[in-house]
Amino acid sequence: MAATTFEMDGSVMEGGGQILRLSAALSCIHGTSIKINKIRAGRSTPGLRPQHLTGLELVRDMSEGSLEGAVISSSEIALSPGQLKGGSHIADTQTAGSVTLLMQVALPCCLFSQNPSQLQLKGGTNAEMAPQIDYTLKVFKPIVERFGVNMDCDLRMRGYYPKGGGEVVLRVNPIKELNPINMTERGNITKIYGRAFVAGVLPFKLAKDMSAAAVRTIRKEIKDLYINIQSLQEKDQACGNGNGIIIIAESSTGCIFAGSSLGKKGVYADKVGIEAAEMLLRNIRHNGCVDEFLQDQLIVYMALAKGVSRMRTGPVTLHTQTAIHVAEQLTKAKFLIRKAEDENANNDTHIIECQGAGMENPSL
Ligand SMILES: Nc1ncnc2c1ncn2[C@@H]1O[C@H](COP(=O)(O)OP(=O)(O)OP(=O)(O)O)[C@@H](O)[C@H]1O
Repeated sequence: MAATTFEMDGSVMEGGGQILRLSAALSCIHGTSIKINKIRAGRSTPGLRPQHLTGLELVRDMSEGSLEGAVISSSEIALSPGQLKGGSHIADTQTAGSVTLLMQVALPCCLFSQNPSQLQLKGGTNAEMAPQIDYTLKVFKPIVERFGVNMDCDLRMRGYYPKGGGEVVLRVNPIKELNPINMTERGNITKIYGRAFVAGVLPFKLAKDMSAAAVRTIRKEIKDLYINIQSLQEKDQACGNGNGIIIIAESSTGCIFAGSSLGKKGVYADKVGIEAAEMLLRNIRHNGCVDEFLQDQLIVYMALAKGVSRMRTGPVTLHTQTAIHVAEQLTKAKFLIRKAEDENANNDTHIIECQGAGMENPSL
């Protein structure tokens, strides 16, 4: 058992589930006990929701640790991790709680485990306010692999709100240390593609309408690229009913951005498509190398890497500032945010630089 217990205020800054995931992961990696209080204090349903609880239980099991206060709605937990050994684990939110957010807490732990990990994660694969699984596979994965991460993610079943029922199997090899990354050259947008989907009883027309509206919206600003958004009817690969869209853009220098949206009752399919397209355009306009979501998702890897990482971004989000706040408290990483001042920068372009803590896997 570690000698000191770190206390983390879960209500600061963004004040959401991210503080919990990041603090728990870093606590397991360092083998340091942590107490997190005022969990999600500012949210309309404060305390632990199924996704947060399942994520905490997963890393407790992965680290052979102990966990107190971990029940639904709890606003205070204490985690005392043991050793991260790797191996097979199952985590099931039993709801549409996002499997990609389970990955957010678990992946850093897998990297600093003794052995390879295999995680069977069940819940929602395309949930609101979380990366769609397609985002994790097509945007997050290729970029996080630049840190040296070796992961494989097998999407076995898609699951939607409210039932969930989705399943992914994540396999990760441990790593001695993470390389720093340098993503500062945006280049030109060379490719735009995506998927517009319906599942369950929803009519295929919704997929076509989302796709057509998204293409129309992007065309107003980007005229010289073929935009390939496939319309798809998911049959036996999906549990429950759902519709949504994700559009991905790639640049000549290997940057990847996305805009996405999910259908909701009473919202026209066109509107869903337009929302995703506008999100993508907004994330292309700022001339950064990552979109507004990848920004915060990369912070923990920058913090743990050995050496200086640099990431060119648009406006720095509150999620990113919060991730930096947590990472600086729980690691020796130091971040610096400055405005980009080169000829391609605009008022929104920033550079986030990090002197990483150089975490080493003690088992390798
Ligand atoms: N459309 C999206 N595409 C990709 N990633 C997303 C998208 N929307 C949200 N995310 C990511 O999902 C995470 C959400 O974190 P957040 O703390 O808000 O979630 P949470 O656990 O649901 O907590 P809370 O309900 O308290 O907000 C962030 O990493 C964010 O970047």
